[in-house]
Amino acid sequence: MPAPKRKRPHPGKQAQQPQSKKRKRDDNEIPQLQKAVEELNLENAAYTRFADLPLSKPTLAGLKASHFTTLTDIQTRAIPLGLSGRDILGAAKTGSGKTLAFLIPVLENLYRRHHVGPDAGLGAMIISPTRELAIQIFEVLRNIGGHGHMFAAGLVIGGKSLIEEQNALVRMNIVVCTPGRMLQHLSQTAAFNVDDLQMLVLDEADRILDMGFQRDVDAIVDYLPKDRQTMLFSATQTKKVSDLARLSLKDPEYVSVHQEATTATPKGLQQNYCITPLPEKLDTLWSFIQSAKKSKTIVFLSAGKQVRFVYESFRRMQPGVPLLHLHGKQKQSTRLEITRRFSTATTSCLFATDVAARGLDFPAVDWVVQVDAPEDADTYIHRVGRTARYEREGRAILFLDPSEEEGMLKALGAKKVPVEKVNVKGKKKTSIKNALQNMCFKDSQLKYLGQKAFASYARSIYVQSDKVTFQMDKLALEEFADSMGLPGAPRIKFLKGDDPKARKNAPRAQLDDSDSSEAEDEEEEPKKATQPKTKIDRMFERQNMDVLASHRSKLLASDEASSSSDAASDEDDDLLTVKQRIPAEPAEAEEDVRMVNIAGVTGPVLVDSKRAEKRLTSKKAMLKLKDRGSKIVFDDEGNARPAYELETERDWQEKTKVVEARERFVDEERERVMAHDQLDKQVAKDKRVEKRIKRKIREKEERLGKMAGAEDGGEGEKEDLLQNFLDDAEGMVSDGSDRSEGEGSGADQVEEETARSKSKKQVKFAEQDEDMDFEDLEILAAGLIET
Ligand SMILES: Nc1ncnc2c1ncn2[C@@H]1O[C@H](COP(=O)(O)OP(=O)(O)OP(=O)(O)O)[C@@H](O)[C@H]1O
Repeated sequence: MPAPKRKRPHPGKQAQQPQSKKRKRDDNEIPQLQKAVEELNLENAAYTRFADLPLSKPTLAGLKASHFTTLTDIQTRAIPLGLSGRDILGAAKTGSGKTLAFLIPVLENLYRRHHVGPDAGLGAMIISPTRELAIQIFEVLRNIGGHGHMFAAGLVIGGKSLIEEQNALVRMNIVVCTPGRMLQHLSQTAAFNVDDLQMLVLDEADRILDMGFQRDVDAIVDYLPKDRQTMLFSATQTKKVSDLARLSLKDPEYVSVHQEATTATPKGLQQNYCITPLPEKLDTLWSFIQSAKKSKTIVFLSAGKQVRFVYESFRRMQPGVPLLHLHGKQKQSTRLEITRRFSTATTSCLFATDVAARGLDFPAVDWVVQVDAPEDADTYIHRVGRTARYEREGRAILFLDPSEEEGMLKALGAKKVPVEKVNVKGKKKTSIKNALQNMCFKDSQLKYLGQKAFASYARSIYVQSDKVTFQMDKLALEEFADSMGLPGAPRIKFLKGDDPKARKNAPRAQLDDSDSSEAEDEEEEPKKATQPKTKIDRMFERQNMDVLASHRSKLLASDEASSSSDAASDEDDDLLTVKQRIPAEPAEAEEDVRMVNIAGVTGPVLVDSKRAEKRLTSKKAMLKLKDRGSKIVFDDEGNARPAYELETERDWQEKTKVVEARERFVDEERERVMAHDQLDKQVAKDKRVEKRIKRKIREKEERLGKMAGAEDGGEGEKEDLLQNFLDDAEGMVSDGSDRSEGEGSGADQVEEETARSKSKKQVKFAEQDEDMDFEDLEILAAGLIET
């Protein structure tokens, strides 16, 4: 055990009178406590009352306020060891008081070591697998630690802003957390220092150490000092040497108070199972709820979608008992509200996933119903442990499909779980199939949810490692879908290597919030992007985003058969995903040569061995066969050209005389500019002439109009004027062309030209005075530039 550390008091606190008084009191109390702890009898601990233990006054006050006076078995054994600083592997039945068995040593050891106040830093870290359990542990900590202790304790489970948590975390002495969020802080919160951590506690240790949390927990432990006290607690404790090595436990004390017990489950728990074929499960559940309207019941199902479907459909059928539902994809605030409501309820039925299986201490639960069999005996023990807690009585019933009976009973027997068979009274069983069919028919959302629930259930069976108990092919899935009110069994595909635990524990940020987005664990057979969408595809895409009804499969099959002879029929009955669809091989080929399409590149592949056959299903392997493409570059006009076509500057300089090339370039450019200049001038002149003609016509029309108004005007004069105008216009046109022709013919010509141009400019100015508009100005400007 590390020597107790004396911390310097926080400067701010020294000034406060009550604080210094308290410090004085602690200084007197602590040496006495320390001495008493050292004298504890660890071998034959027989402490029955908390008052018999060397506990500080604030802790005793907290225990008294919560009405805890006598110790439970696990507390009797574990608390003295914990107070003495020993590493502990604590195992005791569900509901036997393990929480206090680690919280009391946490409070006391930090207290005796003066590990208190913002300067002391983090002294104890308590890790829980779920947020709900972390909150519950924190509540107990507050209840017993809130009567005179000065520790800063907090919860770090996510759901709050990271910055808010960061600010609080750096001042905490005790933290209760979930693994993912703690790791995030350890890696991101610069001011968070765990160098002085004294104690690490893993509640539900076997769960935290299993593969779902493995990476996070190992990374957390890497941050922590090796010289610390570590305590592991669970009803199904791990003793795996590898797990203990991961945590660098030092000579741990294995405290298993119920090791000698004949059963692994609480004494007051009556456990039964009944054979209920999968298609009858919902009928049996409905009938059960009807007969237990006055009870408080937890119903376990295997997946969140199932929980939602059963909750939504049963709710609509008004069972006469308040229904609640809890699963991991709900918002944190919703989960908290539901746990609060179920805790305070006297009669209620909570549909839940295994998120509620461990540690949660709902008061006075009468029944635990397992509609879907648990993944293993340990999960069974934790689920049924939600009832019959701390000397209370409770009942549990497990529904088993005939195919599950043998395997499950064997697994439970091996873990000392006594479970007795009962029969469901046929007379009392009500069929709800028609009601569900009706609801699904009227409500497409419910039907869709049902399809997802079906897929989730099928997936939960598929991913089980216990293949003796869970045999997909023995389950009447088609009839099950029927019993859910669905029009046929949705067709599902599963991905290989899908680890349900890893997904279950994945940080929420990485998961799609499936409740809102309807993203789901199940993977639909990906439709090839290159395939054109059929009418049937589009029809189903509208409602059933990624669950394929069987009649759609049939339609698709016929559709594909008619459009292409190479339909991959193997995909229809195979549960494993084949990533590459391989068209049928050419009949005339002697060897097995297949056309493979990889990212748009089609090519033949020789299939001459099993390995080659297998390779065809591996995208990675097929990448090797893919055309690697050739490098192209873009020229100044943006045309793609092979890279070798474009020479580098250096190549070009070497083969070209730079000065000559520059002069040549200048000449070429000059000629080009002059040619363009000519063109521009001509365009400007044409415009100007055109403009002028128009204006002259207008003016002359006006004059003709006036003349027509006078009695002496006549057609002859109009024509004269028109003729004048036309001559004038011709003159202007020829004038312009002459000038351009004469350009550059000699110095005299240039002088003459300049003079003419000047006089013309004057004419232009004179004309402008009369009626000049914007276009005229433009033309004039062009004329000025021209000269
Ligand atoms: N010494 C005690 N005296 C009276 N009640 C106690 C005592 N210790 C614990 N309890 C009560 O027993 C119940 C179960 O305790 P706790 O939740 O710690 O059990 P647990 O062993 O951790 O169960 P699980 O394995 O399910 O997590 C709680 O309601 C708690 O208040």
